[in-house]
Amino acid sequence: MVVPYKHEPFTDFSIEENRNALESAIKQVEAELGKEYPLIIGGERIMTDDKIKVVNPANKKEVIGYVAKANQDLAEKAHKIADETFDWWRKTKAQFRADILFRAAAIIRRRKHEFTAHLVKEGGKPWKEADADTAEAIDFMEYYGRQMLTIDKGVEVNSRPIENNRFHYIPLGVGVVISPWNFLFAIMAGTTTAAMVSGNTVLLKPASSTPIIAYKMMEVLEDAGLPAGVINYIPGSGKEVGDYLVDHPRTRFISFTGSREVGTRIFERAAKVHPGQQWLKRTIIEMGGKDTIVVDKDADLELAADAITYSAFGFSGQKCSACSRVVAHEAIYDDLLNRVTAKTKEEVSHGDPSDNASYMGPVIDQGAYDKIMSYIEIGKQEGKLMAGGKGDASKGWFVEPTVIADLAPDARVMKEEIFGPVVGFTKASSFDEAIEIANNTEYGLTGAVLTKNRAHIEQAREDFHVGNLYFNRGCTAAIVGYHPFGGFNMSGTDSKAGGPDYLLQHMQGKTTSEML
Ligand SMILES: NC(=O)c1ccc[n+]([C@@H]2O[C@H](COP(=O)([O-])OP(=O)(O)OC[C@H]3O[C@@H](n4cnc5c(N)ncnc54)[C@H](O)[C@@H]3O)[C@@H](O)[C@H]2O)c1
Ligand SMILES: N[C@@H](CCC=O)C(=O)O
Repeated sequence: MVVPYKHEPFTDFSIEENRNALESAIKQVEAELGKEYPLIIGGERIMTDDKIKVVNPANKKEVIGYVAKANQDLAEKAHKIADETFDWWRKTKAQFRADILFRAAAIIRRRKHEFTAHLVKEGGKPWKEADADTAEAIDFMEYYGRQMLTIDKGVEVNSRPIENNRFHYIPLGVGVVISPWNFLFAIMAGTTTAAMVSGNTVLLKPASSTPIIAYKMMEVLEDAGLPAGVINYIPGSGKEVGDYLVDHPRTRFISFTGSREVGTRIFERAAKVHPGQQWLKRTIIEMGGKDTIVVDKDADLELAADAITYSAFGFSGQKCSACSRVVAHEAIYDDLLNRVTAKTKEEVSHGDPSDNASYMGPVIDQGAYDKIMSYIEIGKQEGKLMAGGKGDASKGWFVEPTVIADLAPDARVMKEEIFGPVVGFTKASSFDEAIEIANNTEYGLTGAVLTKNRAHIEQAREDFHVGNLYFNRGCTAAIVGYHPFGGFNMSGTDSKAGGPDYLLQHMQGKTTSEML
């Protein structure tokens, strides 16, 4: 029997002992920088000449490590091994697979600060954000392990007196898991272990800017008893290896988290049936967001300003859930804007995240920096710059927390995903209009409404069309098992990571009926 699921508590860094523990873990990580990491295919470590250079986004000169890079031949080798392994892995007991996750979660929990310190360096995450990323990785393992044990019991169906009917779920086959860099541990671990615990074998292609944490997870899973060949670690170019694996006729499903551009490309390619392919590929695709906080005229404005500031600038706005637009009732617009602007200037410091004093760290790379800075220029034309607006890419990729006011609801910075520390403000003359504006993008991931009006809460519950809607709080920080996470429209397939149905998307239902 396992104890009931409870989410992993966050570390309180106001306690000196915890601060000291993370500081020494960061020093430990610094002492081990620059190592080389091989691919893992069928348990075999394979080093390639061509390597991915992984740098600290807060300090480009600091090389976190060099990671072997898979090409199509190695991807094919990994695919073959995953396919062969599936033959016997699919028949393993759910308890055996879940126990691997429970042991892995326990290992990570014991070495929590070591992983968090690594995320500070590889992902440029401030302490609080890195700690939450580690906690969420643990949560996914604990939650999906338990969920698999429940699914394994099967579902009751009716039988007539002359028959014995059963209905249960079986795994799909070889899955390609493609993960993003922003929740470099949690999303990578959650998507990979969900596929594995439900009885599939996996080809894991992590994001090229953050592949090392995935190697570290592989080591943990091996220590926890994961047999060779079940998960194969094959970082590589998205276009070269990604396309090859997506197109492969023996790929049974693809679990992707990332941008709308790549997600829709995968969706299209996966739909094509290739010679020799025996099934229609399943896709689990979670993409971007343009997430709105609506502030009503009677809202608690201090609460709203806090919610907006953290949702917009936590991890430099690099969350698919980040608040990148505020729709405020005209009666409180100026007051709210002034409060958010003041908080941004006074409270949102930015600097090297190795220092716990930094509220915000860098953005991930030069491409992200250039994109965000170009949107800030567009925003300056479209609205009024209230805070921030500058960047500095001399040492790491740093962008100031930026507030842009008086934007039209259809301004580009109000409709396109920027994925950086930029929040735009627009005014609505009524709550109806505010909800209409909130729904005016092609996305539908998260949103929040701050109001004391019960009727408006119920109206938003029905009409604000997002997968994760929050009331009187910010729009980020979903917790596994408490806030199943996934979006509508161009935010994805609404797979609801960390929710009760998530694993079923990696499985297929089988009915057996025996005549008596
Ligand atoms: N909805 C969610 O749950 C969620 C969570 C995190 C991030 N995101 C979104 O992810 C984006 C940021 O992440 P990103 O920059 O890593 O996204 P990205 O789409 O650039 O990359 C995601 C992954 O896809 C790979 N890839 C690139 N080209 C590919 C191809 N042709 N075939 C297969 N794989 C390919 C990349 O190497 C990476 O591993 C944002 O849009 C953000 O909103 C969404
Ligand atoms: N699940 C995270 C967002 C994941 C995407 O980046 C949140 O709820 O903030």
